[in-house]
Amino acid sequence: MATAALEVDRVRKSYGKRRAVDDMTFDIRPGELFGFVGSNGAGKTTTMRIILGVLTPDAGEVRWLGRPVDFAARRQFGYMPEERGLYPRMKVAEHLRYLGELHGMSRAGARAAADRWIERLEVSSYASEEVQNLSLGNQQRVQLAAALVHEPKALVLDEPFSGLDPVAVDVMRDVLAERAAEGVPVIFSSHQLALVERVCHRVGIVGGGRLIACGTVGELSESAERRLLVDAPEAGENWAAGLAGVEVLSREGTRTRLRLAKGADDQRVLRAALATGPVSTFVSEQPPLTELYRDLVTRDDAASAETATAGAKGTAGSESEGGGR
Ligand SMILES: Nc1ncnc2c1ncn2[C@@H]1O[C@H](COP(=O)(O)OP(=O)(O)OP(=O)(O)O)[C@@H](O)[C@H]1O
Repeated sequence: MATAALEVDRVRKSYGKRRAVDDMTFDIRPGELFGFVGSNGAGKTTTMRIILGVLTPDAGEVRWLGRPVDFAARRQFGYMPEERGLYPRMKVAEHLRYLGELHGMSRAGARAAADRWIERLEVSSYASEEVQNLSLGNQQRVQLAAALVHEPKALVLDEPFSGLDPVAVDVMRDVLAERAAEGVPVIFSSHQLALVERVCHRVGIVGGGRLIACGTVGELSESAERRLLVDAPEAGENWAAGLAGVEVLSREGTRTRLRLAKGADDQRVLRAALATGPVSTFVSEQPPLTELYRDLVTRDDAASAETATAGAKGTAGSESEGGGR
């Protein structure tokens, strides 16, 4: 099993009475691109801020290479905050050099690194411009350069892809993949699930401040309802209707996509298809991350609602018992 580089261990954080992060536990391995996804307000930014030490957790711990993260470790991280954080009046190249030196680089080293990232992120024509004069997408490229300029050992990026044009998305993706290939663990949050599915090794899904699922897309799909693609050229429109636990998702020509509830028998589906004539395709399909995400989040919401109802009943029961005494 790969050793973890960055570990988030039972981290908890509340803002007043609101529990933003609850028992959050996951790890990121060297050279791994880890996608951090979840609905608005799920707790991603809070978790990332805790990793960076911008926020202190109420409980739990973040470890880097097996030790609690301290200031020296955090200096080795590259961070792209959600609210971004560049000085608008500073010039791009000057800004990046300044950040490099702030992280302990020599003047010459910071200059060389700034130049290198300006070129790599294709913002050379803005190097002498004030940050505030750049478009938002170009400011974001500079923001990534700012996270990278000191050659960080880990990258924590809050929605780095939001608002980028397709070419900038490709540049960002390539840079992150390159860093990961160099052994750097990379965690980034995103709502662009198709992109996350394409680029990430593993995905963590956050709901209500907790990690509700984590793994490769293949692993996540193991807990999901199975999908089948069946091509039965002589079958009528409704050949699969009425099969227990089977839902017809779509029909395109002679191909039918089916979703099987847990425990539904795929051999019965095959027999039903064969009863119509030849079957040229009968394969399991991995659902896209977007669907896995919906299934997992919906299931988690339902489970939370059930727990809350049970809790409320328990409380009501004990209150009435108390009242009767
Ligand atoms: N400074 C704050 N004060 C009070 N509540 C906060 C604060 N920051 C975040 N919260 C709350 O904590 C919860 C988690 O927010 P967080 O920003 O971590 O979610 P997120 O997953 O990053 O959401 P998004 O995808 O919208 O960026 C939300 O309910 C949010 O309203």
